[in-house]
Amino acid sequence: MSSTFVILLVGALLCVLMLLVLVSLLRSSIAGIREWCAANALAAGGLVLYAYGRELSPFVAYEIANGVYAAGAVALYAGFRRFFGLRVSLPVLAGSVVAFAGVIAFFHYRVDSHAARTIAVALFQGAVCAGIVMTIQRSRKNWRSRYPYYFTQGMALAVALGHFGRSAVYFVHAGDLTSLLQPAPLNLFFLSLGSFVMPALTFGAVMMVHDSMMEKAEHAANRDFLTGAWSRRAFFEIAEREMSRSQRTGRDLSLLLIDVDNFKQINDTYGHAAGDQVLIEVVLRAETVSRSIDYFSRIGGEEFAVLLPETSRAAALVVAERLRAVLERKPGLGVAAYTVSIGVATLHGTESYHDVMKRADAALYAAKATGRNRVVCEPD
Ligand SMILES: Nc1nc2c(ncn2[C@@H]2O[C@H](COP(=O)(O)OP(=O)(O)OP(=O)(O)O)[C@@H](O)[C@H]2O)c(=O)[nH]1
Repeated sequence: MSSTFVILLVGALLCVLMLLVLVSLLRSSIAGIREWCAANALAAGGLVLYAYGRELSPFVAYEIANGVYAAGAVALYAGFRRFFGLRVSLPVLAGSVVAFAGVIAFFHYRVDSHAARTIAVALFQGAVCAGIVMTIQRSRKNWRSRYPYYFTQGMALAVALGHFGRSAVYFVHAGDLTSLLQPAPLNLFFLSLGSFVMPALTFGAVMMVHDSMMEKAEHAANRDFLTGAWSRRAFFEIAEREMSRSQRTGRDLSLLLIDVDNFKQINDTYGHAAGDQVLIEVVLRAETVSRSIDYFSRIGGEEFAVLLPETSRAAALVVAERLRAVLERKPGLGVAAYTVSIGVATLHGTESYHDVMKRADAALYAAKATGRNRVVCEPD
């Protein structure tokens, strides 16, 4: 059994293995996985056809094998685009595969040139890998952690350079080189590169999917389902951490409790869905005047808490007044008007957050009792 045959079959088996891994991730419904499954199935088929090339008819060995493997590469690229929410044009991608197969057929039937076919394959595969590198780079702002993205991008870049280098070598030494299926050292290197690129890039894709699933799980655990603000559970964890930091560093920490006024009436007048919309809007509007280090949380039905690190009592009062003003929605045609009341408290010494919470709650109660749509600070 020749080493080239073994390399191609091992490559095909790795593609099948990666396909099985991807199938297990299908139910995560993350975009791109279906395309990556198709890519690995096609690549496995293409590699098997390459491996048995000598026993097959020239048409199957050249046009079909290269066409199938090229379709796999294109499906891999489409998977990366879908994963990052980019548009995929099927006619363009399918057209590129057909055009590529046409080029192979030209350099097979019209001008029979092994070197030209090799250059065409290397340029096509190199371009697909370069496309993957650029797709990942373009979506940089959507990266969560860096490793899976650098890994995949690095792999794709190395393979793209390998393919472009290979086409350059064939271009310069067209007459001296033998078929890729001959066991010459350079051929074996390029053959391994070509055979293992699909499983390697799929491995990177699986890491990216894993990263995305972790992000989704963290979001579901830490964020309020309706408004996207910090959840009550996450808020108390953050509060505990920020309180010990403040007690350690001696820096101020303030807390605001915000309650939408007469919310029951909003629900009763406009309906529950409109009430939900008000809650969503409160968070969106509050974000426009909050700092990135503030923690805005929905701790109950229509009750919100904001933790303000490094903020004194006086500064917290200013923030609270700014929030109250931005959260006041005047009556409009068919839209729910609303206002909020805010209680302010600041951490003293080594007290627990229950104590600060109690004081902020008392201040909020006072704001409600004295007419609503106002800010009340805990007594000095
Ligand atoms: N639409 C909607 N309503 C909610 C949600 N959670 C709680 N509520 C409603 O919020 C209302 C809170 O009413 P109350 O506690 O009486 O308070 P309020 O009407 O805002 O009165 P004050 O706080 O005294 O100004 C109740 O009618 C709850 O059913 C929610 O997620 N969505």
